[in-house]
Amino acid sequence: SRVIATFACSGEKEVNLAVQDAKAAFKIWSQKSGMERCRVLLEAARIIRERRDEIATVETINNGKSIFEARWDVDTSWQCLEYYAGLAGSMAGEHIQLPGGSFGYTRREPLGVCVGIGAWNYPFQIACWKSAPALACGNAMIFKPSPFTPVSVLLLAEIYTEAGVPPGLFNVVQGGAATGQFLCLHRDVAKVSFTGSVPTGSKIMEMAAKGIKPITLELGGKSPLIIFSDCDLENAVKGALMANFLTQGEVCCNGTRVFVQKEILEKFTKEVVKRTQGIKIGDPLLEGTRMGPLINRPHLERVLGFIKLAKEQGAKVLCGGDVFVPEDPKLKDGYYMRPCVLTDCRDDMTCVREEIFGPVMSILSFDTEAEVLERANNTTFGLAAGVFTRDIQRAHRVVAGLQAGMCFINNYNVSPVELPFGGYKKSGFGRENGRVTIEYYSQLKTVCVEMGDVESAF
Ligand SMILES: NC(=O)C1=CN([C@@H]2O[C@H](COP(=O)(O)OP(=O)(O)OC[C@H]3O[C@@H](n4cnc5c(N)ncnc54)[C@H](O)[C@@H]3O)[C@@H](O)[C@H]2O)C=CC1
Ligand SMILES: C[N+](C)(C)CCCC(=O)O
Repeated sequence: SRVIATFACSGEKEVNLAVQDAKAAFKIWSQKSGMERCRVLLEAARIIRERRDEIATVETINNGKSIFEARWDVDTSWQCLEYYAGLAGSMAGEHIQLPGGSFGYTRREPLGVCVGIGAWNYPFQIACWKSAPALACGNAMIFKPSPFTPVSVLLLAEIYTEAGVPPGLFNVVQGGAATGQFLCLHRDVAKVSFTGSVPTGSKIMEMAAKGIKPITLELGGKSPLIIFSDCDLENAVKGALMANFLTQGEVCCNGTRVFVQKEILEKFTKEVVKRTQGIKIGDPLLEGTRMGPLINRPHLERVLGFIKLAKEQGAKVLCGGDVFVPEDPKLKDGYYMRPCVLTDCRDDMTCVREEIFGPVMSILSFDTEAEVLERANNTTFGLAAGVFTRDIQRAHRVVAGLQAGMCFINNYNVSPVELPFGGYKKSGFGRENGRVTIEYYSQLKTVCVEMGDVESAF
């Protein structure tokens, strides 16, 4: 490892300054028409697209994910800006006719200064998924990235400025929990959108409760991926890898509980192991690499600890699960591990119950649809779920029964920005992406207009 940048943590003074600037910028920005905001966001999207490779490189250095994948993140980032740019111009209220020629109308108004707090796994993408709808609705946003990945979001701030947002409209503050707390408790902050762990989410909720502030929480998961024996096996195997090994497995919506119907368990497992062993680990900046190092040493040790415990509890390691030392001597101190496939798992094992947030897939077998649905839902989380089957009735029936906010049929972990994303249960509430997110970054004003005389009770 090497130092790529140093940042000072923003204290209360810096947070106050950022809020002050954001308030001033909000005054200007919120007065603009949707079409005016649309143009600025489109320009920002265009710049991100133009600087795709550069941003992806910074993100790879920032996070450790492969450059191949970081480019996908940049794509879903500019697509998100483009999508909300499109919606900015069409945001509108309703007109409601009342008796006697009177009427009412609604206005969709911004909230004010919003705060975004991000996790370290998708630093640039998270900042875009939060700021694009916030800005499209006419809000300002102060964003605090994770202290493990402070760099790439600064490019976004630069890009928004270049695209023409008023100074201070999108501001970045650096720091950890303390900085986050100053932001959440600030009286002039109208909303907090948070991506991170359940314990921190719960703290954010408490702080927001004090100020009666609306929040969006994107928290963790332990999502089920259900593979029926009538699936297209090749696609199911590819889906299982997509569900577990993107970004070194550090993905909240990963389908880490892979339920496989007994008839195809052996065939499926063999194929999954073969492909997992073929994943190229190493320098994430190299074109051919598909898995880089984990975020830091303590996290690597935590993930390896889960594997050790899984073995003790009776799971079998079919491949990986150990430290990987690349040949390149420059990389020998990196936090690399081999992606792991566990089998002989039971529902009560720690590896099946808790979020590992690393490249560890747990394979479980099942017999019937009713049984697997019950087991799949037996978790406090509810972020995502997946089903592989060729039977369309079954696919929709199972999905309807799954307690998860984001369900995939015959694919996993694709992220079209047109679709709302977010959790059930302890995985959080509120949504990112899609049309509905407008509602999480705006408030509705109702105007009641009297066209006759006041009928008074007095
Ligand atoms: N649902 C989703 O979209 C995602 C969820 N996650 C979850 O996030 C976790 C990993 O991310 P981490 O960064 O380790 O999570 P974390 O909860 O430790 O930190 C997330 C962010 O919150 C900030 N923070 C920490 N304590 C705070 C406090 N008391 N007040 C305000 N802000 C505070 C951190 O500095 C960071 O920016 C995983 O457990 C995963 O489940 C991660 C990515 C996406
Ligand atoms: C892009 N995708 C779907 C793999 C993950 C997005 C959610 C996250 O921030 O973990």
